[in-house]
Amino acid sequence: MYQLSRGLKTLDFAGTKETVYERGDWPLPKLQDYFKNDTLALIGYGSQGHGQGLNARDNGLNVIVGVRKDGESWKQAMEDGWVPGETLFPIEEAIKKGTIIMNLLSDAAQSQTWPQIAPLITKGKTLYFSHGFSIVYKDLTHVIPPADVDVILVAPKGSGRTVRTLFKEGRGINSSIAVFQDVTGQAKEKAIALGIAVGSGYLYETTFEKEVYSDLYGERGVLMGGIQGMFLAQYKVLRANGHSPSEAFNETVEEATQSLFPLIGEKGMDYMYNACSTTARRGALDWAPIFEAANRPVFEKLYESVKNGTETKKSLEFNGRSTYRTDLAKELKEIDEQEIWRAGKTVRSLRPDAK
Ligand SMILES: NC(=O)C1=CN([C@@H]2O[C@H](COP(=O)(O)OP(=O)(O)OC[C@H]3O[C@@H](n4cnc5c(N)ncnc54)[C@H](OP(=O)(O)O)[C@@H]3O)[C@@H](O)[C@H]2O)C=CC1
Ligand SMILES: CC(=O)[C@](C)(O)C(=O)O
Ligand SMILES: [Mg+2]
Ligand SMILES: [Mg+2]
Repeated sequence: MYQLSRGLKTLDFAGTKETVYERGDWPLPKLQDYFKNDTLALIGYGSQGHGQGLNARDNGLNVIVGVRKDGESWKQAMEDGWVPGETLFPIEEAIKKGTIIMNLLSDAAQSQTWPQIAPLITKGKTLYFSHGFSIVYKDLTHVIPPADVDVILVAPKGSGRTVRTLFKEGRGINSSIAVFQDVTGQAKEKAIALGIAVGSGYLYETTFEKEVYSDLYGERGVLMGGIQGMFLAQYKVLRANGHSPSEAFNETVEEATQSLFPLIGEKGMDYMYNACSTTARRGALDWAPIFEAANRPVFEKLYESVKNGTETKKSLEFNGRSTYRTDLAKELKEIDEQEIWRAGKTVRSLRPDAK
C-alpha cells in the first residue's frame, strides 16, 4: 500500500497521493538525541499546553512552561508538577531560556503579547505554533516573525485532553505539520520531530493557511457548532410533538454517541448503515441528500466567513478581553442549562458504568 523512503510514506487517500510521517521512524533514543541541546519553552498552559507539555516531558525532553504568574494556568501547571523557578517561569523568562518557543497561548493572547514577545525571539531560536491563526491573519493579529528564525506548525487534530490520553494509551493523535519560514534548512525535520515529541502518531503535511481555514471551519461546523445546532433542532421537534425529554435525548444524543457514531469511527459510514435495520437504511439514504442540500449553503457561508477574517476578528475581540474566561463560561452555562443537556445528565447517570 505504501512506499517507504527515509521515513516518509506516500499514501493513496481516495485517489489523491499524500505524504505522511510516522512515530515509528522516531524511536525515543533518536528523538532525545535530536533535541539534546534544546529547551522546549512551552508558552501558555491551556488544553494544548497541558497535553503537549506533559507528553514531551514524558518523552524525556527538556521542557519548561511559561505563563502569567499566578494566573489560572500557573496554578494548573503547578498541579501537573511544573516547578516554579525550575520548569515554570513567567512568559518572558521562559522565552529567554528556551531554544524552541512553542506559542500555545490562546490565539487572542498570541496577538496581544506579541509586542513583548517578538524581541525575545532571537536568531537561532525556533518559533512553533499549533494553529495557523496568528501568522495567516497577520493583518489582524500583527504577528510578524523575525526573518532569521524557523517558523513551524504542529497542529494536533483534536483536543489537548486527547493529545494526552491517546499518548498514554500508546496510540497518538493525528497532527498537521507545516513550515512557514525555513532559515536553517532544518525546519521541516524539526516540525516532524516536534510533532512526534508532543505525542502525535501520524503527521500530515499542510500549509499554515490550509490548516487555519480548515480548523476554524471544522470546529464551527460539524465538530462543535454544527452538531450542537443539529442535535438541538432534532430534540426540539421531538419535544414539540409530545415526546418526553428522555425519549428525545436518547433518540438524538445518547444513541449517537454511545452506539452509532463509534461505528462510523471504527469502520466508516457504510458500516454503520449496515449495522442498522433495512428500514433505517432506506430512510437514511433518502434523507441524507436533503440534509446535505439544506446544510451546504450554511457551510459555504461559514467558509467565506473564515476566509475573509470575520471569524478571526470576532475571536480576537472576544477572547482578548480580560474577562474572557467568565464571558465564555456564562454562555456555556446557558447551553448546559438547556433542557436537552439537563435530560442528558439523568440519562448518563443511569449508564451501567456510571458511578
Ligand atoms: N484546545 C485545543 O485542543 C486545540 C488548540 N489549538 C491551538 O493551540 C493554541 C492554544 O490553545 P489552547 O490550549 O486551547 O489554549 P486557550 O485558547 O484555552 O488559551 C489558554 C492559555 O492562554 C493564556 N492567556 C489567555 N489570555 C492571555 C493574556 N491576555 N495574556 C497571557 N496569557 C493569556 C492562558 O493563561 P491564563 O490562565 O493566565 O489566562 C492559558 O495559558 C491555540 O493556538 C489553539 O488554536 C490547536 C489544536 C487544538
Ligand atoms: C480541538 C481542536 O482541534 C479545535 C476544536 O480546533 C480547537 O480546540 O481549536
Ligand atoms: Mg482543531
Ligand atoms: Mg481550533
